[in-house]
Amino acid sequence: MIQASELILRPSGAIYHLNLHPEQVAKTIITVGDPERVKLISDKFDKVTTRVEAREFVTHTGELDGVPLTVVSTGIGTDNIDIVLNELDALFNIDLDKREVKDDLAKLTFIRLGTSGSFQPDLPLGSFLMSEAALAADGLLPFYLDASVPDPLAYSLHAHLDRGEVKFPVPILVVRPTLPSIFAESDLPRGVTLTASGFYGPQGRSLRLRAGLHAGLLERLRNWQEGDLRLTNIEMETSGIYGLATALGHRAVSVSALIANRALGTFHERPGEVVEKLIERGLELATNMREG
Ligand SMILES: O=P(O)(O)O[C@H]1O[C@H](CO)[C@@H](O)[C@H]1O
Ligand SMILES: O=c1cc[nH]c(=O)[nH]1
Repeated sequence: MIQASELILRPSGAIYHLNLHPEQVAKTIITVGDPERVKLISDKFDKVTTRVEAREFVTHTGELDGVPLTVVSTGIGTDNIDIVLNELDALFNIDLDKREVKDDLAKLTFIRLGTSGSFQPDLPLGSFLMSEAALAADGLLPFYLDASVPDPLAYSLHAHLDRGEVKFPVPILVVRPTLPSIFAESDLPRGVTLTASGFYGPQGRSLRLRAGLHAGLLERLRNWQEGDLRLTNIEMETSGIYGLATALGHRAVSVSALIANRALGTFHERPGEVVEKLIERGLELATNMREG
């Protein structure tokens, strides 16, 4: 039995942070950072059956083209991803009355539709990027025994950084998900996404404080290539989603709208328009998935 301090339920029986009951969530879950983006997405549903708000976690569940969908805001960062993925998985895979893991585990699909900074000069503002893998520079996954499987991309990057002579601020950990097949087969540009633990220093931005992820290190990271993969973009949730979804047996995909170009020092003039296009593309793919 999982104790009350570990699996926390509200007096209503809802899961602690998300304030949700099992029947309020669909198996295909779109995650977004910004709570305001939830309504932008659910406004396109044919019907919405659940609307719940708790802290930065806004959840709408409904249906589009006959496909049950949930959209939930995670707020910023993988610390919130830890909460969202564990609690959503618990709603499906733990019997909340008995406080026991179920025998038959549900397989969920997580689709992140977020914004990101392009890492490469040739990936233009306004384009989309699907993360084939994520470089976890955020610190969440080492706290899980089963979410840190060694990946050849990590060895390759380590070698590129002169086998540790060029210091990366955290141990190099790369995670890959099982992508939903329609995304895997799509023509979305793809690459390796650096997931950072902050927006400024951890992404190499210096306003008044000097960033440890300095220009020289960013340039070195930018030049790394393994097969047809390279570091393409920086954001703040993908490695957490990929690492935890994979360890829990779920599928996941992260698609980003590139609204900054960090190599060129530019920012999109109308980021809202790009996000709107990303939502349209994301929903088109989400409603045509072959997996349940
Ligand atoms: O647009 P969202 O989904 O919030 O994603 C990106 O934007 C936020 C930073 O501005 C971080 O959450 C980052 O991952
Ligand atoms: O540069 C960027 C843009 C969006 N989100 C990020 O985390 N970084």
